Amino acid sequence: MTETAVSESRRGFGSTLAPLRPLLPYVLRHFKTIILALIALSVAAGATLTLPVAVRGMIDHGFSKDSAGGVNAGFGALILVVAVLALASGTRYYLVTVLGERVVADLRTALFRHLSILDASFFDSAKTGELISRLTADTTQLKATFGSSASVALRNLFMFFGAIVMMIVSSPKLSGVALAAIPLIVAPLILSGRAVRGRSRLAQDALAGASAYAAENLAAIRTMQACGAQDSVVARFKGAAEGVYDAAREATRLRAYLTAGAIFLVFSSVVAVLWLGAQDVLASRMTSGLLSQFVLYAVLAASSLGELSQVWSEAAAAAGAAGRIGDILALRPKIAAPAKPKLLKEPVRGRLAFENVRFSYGGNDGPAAIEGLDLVVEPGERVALVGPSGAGKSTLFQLLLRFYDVNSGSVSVDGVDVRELDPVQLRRVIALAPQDPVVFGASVAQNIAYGREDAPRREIEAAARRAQAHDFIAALPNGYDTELGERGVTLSGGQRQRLAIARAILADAPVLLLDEATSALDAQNEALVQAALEDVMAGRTSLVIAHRLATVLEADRIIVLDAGRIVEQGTHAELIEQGGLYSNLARLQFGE
Ligand SMILES: Nc1ncnc2c1ncn2[C@@H]1O[C@H](COP(=O)(O)OP(=O)(O)OP(=O)(O)O)[C@@H](O)[C@H]1O
Repeated sequence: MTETAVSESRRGFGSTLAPLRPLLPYVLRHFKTIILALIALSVAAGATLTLPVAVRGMIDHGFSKDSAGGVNAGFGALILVVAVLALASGTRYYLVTVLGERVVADLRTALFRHLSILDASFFDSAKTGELISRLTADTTQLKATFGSSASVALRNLFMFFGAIVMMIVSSPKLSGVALAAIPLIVAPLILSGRAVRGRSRLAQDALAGASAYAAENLAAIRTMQACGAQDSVVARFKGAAEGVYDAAREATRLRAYLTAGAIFLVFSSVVAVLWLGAQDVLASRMTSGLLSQFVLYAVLAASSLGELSQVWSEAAAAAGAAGRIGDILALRPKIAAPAKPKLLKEPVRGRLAFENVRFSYGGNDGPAAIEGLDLVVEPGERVALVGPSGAGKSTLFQLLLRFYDVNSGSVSVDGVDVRELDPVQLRRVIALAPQDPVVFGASVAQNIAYGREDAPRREIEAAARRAQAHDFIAALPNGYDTELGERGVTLSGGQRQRLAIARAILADAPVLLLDEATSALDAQNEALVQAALEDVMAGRTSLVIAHRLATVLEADRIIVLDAGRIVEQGTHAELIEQGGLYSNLARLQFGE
């Protein structure tokens, strides 16, 4: 048992549903629907509760020969009651079920929006498949609760209390006996709720784990097949699926005990009361009609209680699912805009400065990825970053985009510390063309305009032309409207890169971060990409992780990084002259 589970168990009954509390605002937002549903609910319950009175009238007076007219009127009224009952029940069902769907749709969007603002460091350790499971399976579990279960619970709560009142009206003495049994029935139900919640959370966690494993392996299906790992992967997935089954079976077993126990206790107390009442009727202390009325109310109350126990365990299970969603919603991103963010002066010039920066992915005590780094890039300057793998080149990009905060020192744009800016504004002045650009399942035009959905087609095409991408796009089956990605056309590495460059050109930001890749390109493609890059870099401050000789030759300055520090800087000729790390790298990488 975790620490929080222990402290919760001390807090008592109410804590079983506590994880549902953060979700309450999503329900209360729909106040009007709730009121309408309550009205429909009261009408339906009221109609149901008049039925036993009618039955009593029928038994005690209805079957004498002289009241045929009364019988007809009685049955007529009954039909009316039934019609009201049907209409009110249908309305209640619709309102409450739709409310459940509404709440879950809102919650899914809220959860996704929240995920979209969380820090890069959260996603370093989170598994996508698991998050997807939270977005789908957990919210679906909640839908059952906010929809049908809430509806069933409310109806039965009304019925239960209504029936109790009518039982007391019918026979205070018999009611006293019946009511005495209620605490005996309810207490174990409530107590077991927490156990159900715990089991249900285990089941949902196991499901999320299995989803994460499946998502990871399906995303790398080619590697899986190439390595012949299908059998072992399937075996591990089977293990995860069995884990889900075991956890769900445990939760269900507990709920089955609950149901059986509740039914036995509830109906045996009805039988006991019926027996007592039968004695009264035999001794003529009560009419048989009144006993029938009482018993009908008792059965109504009993079955409501039975259904309530079922709903209680469902709600407890939902609370299990809600727990993880609440945990994610409670996460506050560390990288966020300050209360009063500064604004960059327009026009943004694009002067970048790192001052005595130390940064580690593992927090203050972790191993440094960047250490004692000072670097100023002047507006319009073109700087190439080189260095061995793991030297910290990409990390500098991450810090500029403020995906992470430095441990000490500062990173600034146009003299403003990035921590004083709204990250949204900061990222708007920086365009990033990554090494392995992502293509989304959308049209070519939408892919280029990613992040600038309002861009007119004319500008999208102009950007594609400048990125040397127009010709291959025009040759696609539907041109700019061709669907890309999973269910569409697959692009080559070089085509994807040019698409990313077009995206960067369209973004028209004063700072360009470029992670070059040459591995994906043949000579012809490389020349095209190079031409596109020349165009996009002109007039902007650009920081390029260089893999090509052409880039370092064109650069105003080359920065050589090693183990998070700047070890050399200068032009290509100067650095070759020095005969240090750069000259070695240049010989290996560029064949100098
Ligand atoms: N998300 C991360 N979490 C933890 N450590 C990381 C993360 N990203 C990078 N690192 C570590 O930080 C160091 C610098 O990595 P970085 O990606 O900046 O190197 P690089 O110079 O860009 O290398 P390459 O040329 O291979 O891309 C490496 O030791 C790497 O293992």
